[in-house]
Amino acid sequence: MLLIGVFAGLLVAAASMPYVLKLEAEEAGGEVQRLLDAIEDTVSSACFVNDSELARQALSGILRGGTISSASILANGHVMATVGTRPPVSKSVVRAVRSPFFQAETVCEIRVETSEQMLRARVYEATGQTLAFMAMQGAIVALAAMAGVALFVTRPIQRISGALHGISRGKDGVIVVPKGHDDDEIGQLVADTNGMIESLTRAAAIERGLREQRERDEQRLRMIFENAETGLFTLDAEGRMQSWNPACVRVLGGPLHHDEHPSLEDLLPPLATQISAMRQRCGERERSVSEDLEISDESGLQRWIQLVLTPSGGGTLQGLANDISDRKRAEEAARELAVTDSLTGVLNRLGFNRRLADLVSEHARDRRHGFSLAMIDLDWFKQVNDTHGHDAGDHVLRVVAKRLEGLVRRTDTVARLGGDEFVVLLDGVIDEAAALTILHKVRQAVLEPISLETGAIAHVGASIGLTVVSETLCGPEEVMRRADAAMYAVKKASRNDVQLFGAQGAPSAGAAPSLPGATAERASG
Ligand SMILES: Nc1nc2c(ncn2[C@@H]2O[C@H](COP(=O)(O)OP(=O)(O)OP(=O)(O)O)[C@@H](O)[C@H]2O)c(=O)[nH]1
Repeated sequence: MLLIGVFAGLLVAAASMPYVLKLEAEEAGGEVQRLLDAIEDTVSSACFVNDSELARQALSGILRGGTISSASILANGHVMATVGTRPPVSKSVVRAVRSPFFQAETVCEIRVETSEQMLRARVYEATGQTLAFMAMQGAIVALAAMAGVALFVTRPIQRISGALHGISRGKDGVIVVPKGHDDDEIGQLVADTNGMIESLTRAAAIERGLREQRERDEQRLRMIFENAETGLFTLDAEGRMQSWNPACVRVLGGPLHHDEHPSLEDLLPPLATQISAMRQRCGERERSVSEDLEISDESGLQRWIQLVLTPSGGGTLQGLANDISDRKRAEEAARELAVTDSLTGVLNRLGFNRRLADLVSEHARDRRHGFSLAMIDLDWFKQVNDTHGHDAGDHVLRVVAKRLEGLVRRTDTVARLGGDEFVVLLDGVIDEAAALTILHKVRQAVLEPISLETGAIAHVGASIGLTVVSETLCGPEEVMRRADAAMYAVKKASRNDVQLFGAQGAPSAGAAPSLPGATAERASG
């Protein structure tokens, strides 16, 4: 600050130098005129009386001040007197001197030379003094300013700074306004700083609260993530596992190590194609894809996994994996139940209808693939119920179902349509004679005595209507109608017999003539 003050003073002094020079030149000019005024009368007398000695003495007087370097008096074209030495660079001043008696008459003229060097020396001297004065003045102003700043600015600011340092983190703090600064900029600064501290403290408290809340949320999410029954995982853009929870290892059948990042396809090689297709679809559609995938574990046990993939930006995916084996088994059981006759365990009407529809479709596609359908209605069954009770009747139905299943191949179908009505589908059997042979075996098997739990023996027969579907295209209803018609023909004629649909009047092969009501009639549509 002090240096700046001195420098500023010097600068001002240097800037004022041309002005000082001009002043000094004017001052020197004025002095020369005054000196000439002082000797003019003496020189006038000396010239009038032509006294060169007097003239020289008068000139000598004006040299003493040092302003004039040389002077001479010219009278009538001659140098009357001369003093001093003419400097190399000078400025001349000429004064015409009048006669002491006749003012209009010029008796001589005084010519003086002033030295430029002398003038400059005087300017430098004056400037030097000015510079010193200004520098001193600048220094004094700077010192005063420094003292003022120290007293009125620096000290209050230091106090504010000390107070600011004294405010510790997480603690409210207020700075006291320094004495006498209530209404000035320092006071305003303190008020603003206090306002800022207050808002910062408030913001810090809010931020702390949010951070604590976020930590609690993260802990909760981590707990859910770690303990979830569902496998949760993330995949990078190349399909590699980035993170996963313990359930993921259980569901996918691990092991998974955190320093390895296998792909889902690596973890489930048999499903690699399906998983890659899922990832591709997920990426293309930018929405979740879900699939139930069947795999067998190391022990050969079939398992079902529900896999859900969801895009999570930049080609990465989030995934869920659930072991849905129990659900799938339950669904399968429910499906089985829906098509199974609960009493006998063979297919019920729904299951039979589906199987018949399948065979009819297959036949429609390929006529060589025909089948035979036998409609079987038990004879004298009501009597069993009436004589031995309903439970005994149930037992007879179960035994008959077992006997039917025992007589046909695994590819054939036995179903109970309801009451004492059964059907047998012989897949691929399109030869009428072969079908009749099988069904007579069936009839014989049903006819075998059935031991009841009570020790009693029950007897039932089977009225069987048969239709063979081979070359002619036939819908399910028509197939049923034909078998039904053939069966009713047996019921009407004799019972306990087999009737082939469409073979009117022909005797039934292998009919049982010993049984009451047995016929060999064939039904007609
Ligand atoms: N035990 C038992 N009886 C049933 C069941 N469903 C139907 N029935 C009975 O089975 C009998 C069937 O009647 P029908 O077909 O007329 O008896 P059926 O003596 O064989 O007469 P035909 O067929 O003319 O020889 C009825 O008495 C029904 O009540 C069942 O699930 N269990």
